[in-house]
Amino acid sequence: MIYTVTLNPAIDKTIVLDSLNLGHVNRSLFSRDDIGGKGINVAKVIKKLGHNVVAMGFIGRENSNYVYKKLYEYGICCDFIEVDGETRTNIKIVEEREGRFTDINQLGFETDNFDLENLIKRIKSRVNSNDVVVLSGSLPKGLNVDTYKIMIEKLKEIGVKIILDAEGEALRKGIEAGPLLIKPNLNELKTIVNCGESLEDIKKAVSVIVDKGITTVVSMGEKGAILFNKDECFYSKPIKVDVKSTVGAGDSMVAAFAIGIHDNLPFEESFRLSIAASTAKVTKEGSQAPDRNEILKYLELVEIQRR
Ligand SMILES: Nc1ncnc2c1ncn2[C@@H]1O[C@H](COP(=O)(O)OP(=O)(O)OP(=O)(O)O)[C@@H](O)[C@H]1O
Ligand SMILES: O=P(O)(O)OC[C@@]1(O)O[C@H](CO)[C@@H](O)[C@@H]1O
Repeated sequence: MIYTVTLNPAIDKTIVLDSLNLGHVNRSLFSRDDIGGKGINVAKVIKKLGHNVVAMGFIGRENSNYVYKKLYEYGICCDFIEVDGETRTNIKIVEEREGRFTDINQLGFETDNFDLENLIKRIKSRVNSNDVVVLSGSLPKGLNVDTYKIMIEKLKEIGVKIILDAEGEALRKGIEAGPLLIKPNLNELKTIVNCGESLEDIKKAVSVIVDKGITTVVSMGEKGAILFNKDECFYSKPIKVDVKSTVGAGDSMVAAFAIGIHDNLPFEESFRLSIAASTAKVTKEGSQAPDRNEILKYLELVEIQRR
């Protein structure tokens, strides 16, 4: 089974404008709401690809019914710990004229170590050594930066395979506990290592992480993505598509790796699926997940170069 853990989920409100006029009243062309948060987005794509997944983490009690309803529509099984307050709403602004995407992510509810202990117990009671657990997204208020590190250490006692998608100190500390794979985008990578933008610079910057045995996938938006592990390095350039929203593109990649690790696929194959999934994602409005057919359509167009 694949489990996703979202400590700070979100309702993504996408507002599409011609262009944003700062300091003035702006009128939207249209808007949409999607259930999101990184782990939940990963779960959506895993489900669309026909795999079973359980979405776990925290959820704000005040608007939990909305979140459960949306997850139910995706057919996703979930097991969240409810906490006081509401699940945050994140604003995603799409400016059609410029093709520019701006995110305003709120802090969200507050939680504490007691809730975290409960969540870890809940996850440990469900998982076994064949399972993959995806830990992703920001930490809610009240949790320490070593939260992912603690979670990884405890879950590794069971032998679970762990993917971590985070940034800053939470990522740096998490890496110390040795997840199997991380997927920072270039900006997220720069929050933990000094790094330029060429493939050689990135390779040098991630070598300390890769040497620990952690497969590192760096996504670079419209510049494609690169995968490093101890034995291999693959690069894929992006596929040209009409981009509607980039929100959740990285999460779609993570979904493909979760499936690949769960099914013991070679990393090259998982990487190919991750590029197809993220390409299909960016053609969709908001943070809605692409359908399986849309993902498979791009699979044959992915060009992987061995570096
Ligand atoms: N403009 C684009 N055109 C084509 N493909 C894109 C574009 N932007 C992103 N992608 C695809 O999505 C992948 C992930 O993109 P990106 O690096 O922006 O992820 P991310 O910042 O982690 O996303 P998120 O955090 O919203 O899930 C890229 O490697 C690429 O395959
Ligand atoms: O604030 P975080 O947790 O870093 O990111 C949250 C978020 O931007 O990530 C997803 C896209 O990856 C969105 O669904 C969501 O709004």
